[in-house]
Amino acid sequence: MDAARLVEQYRRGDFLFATARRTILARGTDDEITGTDEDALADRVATALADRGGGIAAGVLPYDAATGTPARLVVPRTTHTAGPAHPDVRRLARQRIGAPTAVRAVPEPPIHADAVRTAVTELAVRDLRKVVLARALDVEFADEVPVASIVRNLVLDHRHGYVFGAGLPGGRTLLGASPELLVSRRGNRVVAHPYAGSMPRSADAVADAANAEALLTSKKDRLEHAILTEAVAEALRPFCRDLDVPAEPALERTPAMWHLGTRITGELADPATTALHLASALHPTPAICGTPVDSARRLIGELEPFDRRYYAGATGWVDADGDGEWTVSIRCADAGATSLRMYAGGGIVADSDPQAELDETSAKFATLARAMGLDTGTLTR
Ligand SMILES: C=C(O[C@@H]1C=C(C(=O)O)C=C[C@H]1O)C(=O)O
Repeated sequence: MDAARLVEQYRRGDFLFATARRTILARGTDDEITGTDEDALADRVATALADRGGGIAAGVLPYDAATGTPARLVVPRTTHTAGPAHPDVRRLARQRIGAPTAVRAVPEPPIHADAVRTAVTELAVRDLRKVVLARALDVEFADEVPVASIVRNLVLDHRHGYVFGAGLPGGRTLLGASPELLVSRRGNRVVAHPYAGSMPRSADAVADAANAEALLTSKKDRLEHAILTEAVAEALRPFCRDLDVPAEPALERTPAMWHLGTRITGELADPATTALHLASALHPTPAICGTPVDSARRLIGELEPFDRRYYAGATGWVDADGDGEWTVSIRCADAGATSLRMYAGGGIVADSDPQAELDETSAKFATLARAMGLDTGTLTR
């Protein structure tokens, strides 16, 4: 089956993972492995796949398992893999999404700006280098959330990056288009591609180029990025020999955002370390949490008026050889029967500006909003 057919066949409850390298559609449940101890879970998954002598396990890690939100991996009944969705997928029609009946910001935008202001103060008080604060938009529909249609539009919009639809406990779905590779493992080759530092894209080419240039030369964004790269390299080092960490970040683009990214590569030291072991060792990176992790997590818990659940977790798959790919679960929404919650966050460092941070989250919402045919402009400011 070609990639476009897989995307077309995706429906709520399946696992779809569409990247520049491959498209995976997994359906049904032969085995479900859940738990709040992610390292133990990685061992259980490796054992389950070894016992079967093949196959994959696919699913999600939460932002913080300690809050009781479990990691959930499924050994599917059927798995189909094809090449990249683009350009095949261009033959599929874009789906029309009915207008929502209500959209509500959580918290209200000025409250988020206040939280950023507080975070900047608390960074100094608590000796934190960086913390990532998020906000949410609750979207309600008259009928069932058209999960498969939104996912299809996300695939159409994203030739690069990681588009996913993954089943969550309770029949919910995590869907999104993340630009960021938490980690991949293929044989003994390990890759992580952390992103931090953001500017919105612009429809005006001159303004767009100016934003990119401003990002590349922004001291604040460079610092945010350096904190992240350092932490990811440090977390990978015990598992790798020959870790290559480029000294300078590169400019990366999505349809909605400019980012700074650093592609870190290494050679795996122990073949028993699976992609899922690596993901659980790396998570949560300062791309979505902060440094140091424990106090960043505490501050996030104090300032955000919701539980992140699967936002800012990881989504991906691992196979019986230990190979796999895990993306950071951002630019995503957690969908129930007739409503969904979308999330967007940004890294705060000592000289972050509350209004700029608010604008950054608004720009990040555009990824999902576009796929939903939604104009969030007036709601997000
Ligand atoms: C936290 C999010 O994005 C992350 C934060 C970034 C930043 O602060 O510059 C950039 C990319 C992502 O790693 C999000 O989109 O919700």
